[in-house]
Amino acid sequence: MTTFNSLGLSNPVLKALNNMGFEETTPIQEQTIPLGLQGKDVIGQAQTGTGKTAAFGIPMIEKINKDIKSVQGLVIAPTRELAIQVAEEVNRLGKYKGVRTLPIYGGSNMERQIRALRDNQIVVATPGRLLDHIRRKTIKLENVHTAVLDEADEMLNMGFIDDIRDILKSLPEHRQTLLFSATMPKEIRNIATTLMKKPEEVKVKSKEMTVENIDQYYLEIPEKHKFDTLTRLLDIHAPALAIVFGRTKRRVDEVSDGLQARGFRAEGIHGDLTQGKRMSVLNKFKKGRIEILVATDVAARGLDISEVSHVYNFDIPQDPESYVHRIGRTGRAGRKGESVSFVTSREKAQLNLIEKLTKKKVERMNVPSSDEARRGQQQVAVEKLTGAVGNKDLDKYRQSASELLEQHDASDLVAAALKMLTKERSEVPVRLSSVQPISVKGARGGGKGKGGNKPYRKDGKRNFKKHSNKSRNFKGKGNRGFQNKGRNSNAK
Ligand SMILES: Nc1ncnc2c1ncn2[C@@H]1O[C@H](COP(=O)(O)OP(=O)(O)OP(=O)(O)O)[C@@H](O)[C@H]1O
Ligand SMILES: [Mg+2]
Repeated sequence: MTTFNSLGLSNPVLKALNNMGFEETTPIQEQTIPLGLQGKDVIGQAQTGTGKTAAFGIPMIEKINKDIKSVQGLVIAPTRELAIQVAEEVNRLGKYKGVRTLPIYGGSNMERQIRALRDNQIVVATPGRLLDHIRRKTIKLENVHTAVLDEADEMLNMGFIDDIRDILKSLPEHRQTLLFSATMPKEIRNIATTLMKKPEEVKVKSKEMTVENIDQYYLEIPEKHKFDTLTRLLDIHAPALAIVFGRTKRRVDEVSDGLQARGFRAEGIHGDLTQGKRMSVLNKFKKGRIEILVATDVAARGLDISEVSHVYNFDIPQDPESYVHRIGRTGRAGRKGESVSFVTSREKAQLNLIEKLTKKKVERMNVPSSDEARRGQQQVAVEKLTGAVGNKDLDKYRQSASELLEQHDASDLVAAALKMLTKERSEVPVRLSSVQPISVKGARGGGKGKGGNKPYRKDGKRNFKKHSNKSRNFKGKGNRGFQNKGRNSNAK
């Protein structure tokens, strides 16, 4: 294992790393930090949650000249939330050197950004907003010596590639370009190399593309049973924090509304929400005020929330790469995680494609019964009760306890206490609008024959009633099936 000390880093950066609790390098850091410091162009590929941010952030900070008050390092990231998160991590790394990092993204005040741009040496930007600044000439890029594309394959994909070319054209020719992602399809890698100078390719050796510490399951399930099955799984797993991925914005709205109607603390996040709303939902999730984030792929990449113990693919993703990123929201920095993907019978081929990409078999899981779900709910109550047994404040209840025990059978009393502590699930019926199953890219004869790709009935509107005021209290986080207790400690 390599320590950061042995990489020849400056004292202010070492102090920052020490403060952040980083002791040893991760493999991608060990291999790419020296290349970054030497000024080489790098394509770095390593699994989700293995510290790619610091892998590019550290050499970037080391190369900043503090006395120059203009932008010298530029990171481009696909979503606003990720730009903010990366800027926070780079700010932490640059704290003692006095390097300042600014996130710039659409939906925030332009004038304020322009003022802030004057004294930040590193900018982390989404492509659209950065291009706005470039076109309005409100950002000076002539001193940029290092450019990073985080989630590089996404940035070089259809949706972003033209913007990225335009941005790179406006940077000094003589610069270092670094590309990072957990996935890097060959065709994208080829595009990438045209934008770089003799890049070093670092691919951390590992058998599988996904991290080992995520237990991956799938269940085969008809569309119409997905929602009830999801709530059962949530009852059984009692996740600390969970992300549920849906395919479309409407789907996300419907699933999050449905979960709320059943008494779960859930909210949705997708690209149609205002920036303010997106931020507030994400912040509530980070603080545990909501425990289930329902999301489109807007939350699939890069987000680092260590307490996420479970990821559910309510809809299997269209791109196998997206699967890698989605499930990678759990099991970060060595923690344990679990993922469950819902697959309709027509989507089995998609699952095969995913397994082929990740070189990892996804284990089949049985659809849980309502009985198992009930036991799951009770288990939360059992944990609450047994957790309270050691409580010092019990003395003032002892008198009542012994009186009760004189009148009732002990097991009746415990059963009654458990019943009261168990938040029984409201049975509000929830029906979702139908969706089209994923069509497998490149599958031979796709759509051929009977109903190959026929869309399900499309009936539009959201359709469920809210009439229960029973709500579920998630305080007693069971965290069963998730052994890592030290969720707040940094893994090595
Ligand atoms: N050397 C280290 N020691 C301990 N923790 C680390 C180390 N490097 C990074 N971390 C922490 O690990 C977590 C994951 O890091 P990061 O977000 O950079 O992962 P990533 O590789 O970019 O993942 P993704 O592919 O999902 O974007 C962060 O909380 C980060 O602070
Ligand atoms: Mg990342």
